[in-house]
Amino acid sequence: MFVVPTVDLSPYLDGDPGGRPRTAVALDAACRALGFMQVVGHGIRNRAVTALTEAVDAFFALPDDDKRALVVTDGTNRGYSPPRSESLSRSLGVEQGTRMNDFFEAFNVGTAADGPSSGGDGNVWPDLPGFREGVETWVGEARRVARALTTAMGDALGDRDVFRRLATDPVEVLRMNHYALEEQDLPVDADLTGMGEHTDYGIVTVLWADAVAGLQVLDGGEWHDVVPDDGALLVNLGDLTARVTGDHWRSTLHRVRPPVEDGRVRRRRSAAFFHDGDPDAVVETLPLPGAVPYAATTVRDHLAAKLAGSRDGKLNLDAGREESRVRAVR
Ligand SMILES: O=C(O)CCC(=O)C(=O)O
Ligand SMILES: [Fe+2]
Repeated sequence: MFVVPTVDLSPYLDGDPGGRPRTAVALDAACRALGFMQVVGHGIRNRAVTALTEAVDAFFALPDDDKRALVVTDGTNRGYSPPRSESLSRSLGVEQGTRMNDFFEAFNVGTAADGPSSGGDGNVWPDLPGFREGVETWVGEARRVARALTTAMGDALGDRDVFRRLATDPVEVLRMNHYALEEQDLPVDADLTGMGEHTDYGIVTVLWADAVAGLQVLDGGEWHDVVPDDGALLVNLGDLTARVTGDHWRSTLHRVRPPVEDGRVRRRRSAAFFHDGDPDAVVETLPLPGAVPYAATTVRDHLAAKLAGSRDGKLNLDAGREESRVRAVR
């Protein structure tokens, strides 16, 4: 039976540090088996969730013109992405039909590490009371959870600092996603998807999602629905961790199906916090049991190849392992 493992992170946050070995063992098992988990004991209060969801709802309810005024064109991963302007499957070299088919819209904010070459974080903000505060509070919380996770991941591999060394002043992006189709888009055409299949690009992703179904994870050659347990966050590993571990741990393929239930469109929201590492950090495979080494690369080069695929439609031909897993189930 398909199960998403649950990991209690509290010993790495404000809980009893004596519980760390147990958490590290559970994390190792989850990372080997699936690379996707439900994280409890994260310590994020409901208030922060409410502030995030209110910000997300207010932003995506803005008139189209106001949202499009926040499209960023300098090549950085910031600002508003309108529906059908990205195609995630191209980040791992797989064509989805002949056009950009992902109907999600998104709003991105991030750190200075991958901001514009002129400096700063490159963030743009809508003119909405409370929006920036709500989003920045969430980023602070997600960052705290990501740091605790990478410490625990290091312990699980027997080298506490292995991921922390890659992330002194890291690229970190929060992508708020909104999946909404107009009634006139029904019936849903076969090529249209919420978000195409992909692996995340960085070290680890902290994902808040609402309870509407749509997210699916690939395991054992089949796609499985995943919704967060009540009060849990979803966490998944990204490609940089697969590279560090030589696929001893997995960067899990996932996608979002159109949230259509009983012939009606359901609106769905999520917010993915990507903890991606320092641009100049060199990512090499550790000599772990069974590790199949990847060629060394930098965080910057890896992210650039992935983003050229998803945002600019340039098929990434350097993601052979992820691509072959997708093709195997097509
Ligand atoms: O909407 C979701 O649940 C997943 C989003 C996602 O995979 C991403 O933003 O990378
Ligand atoms: Fe993702």
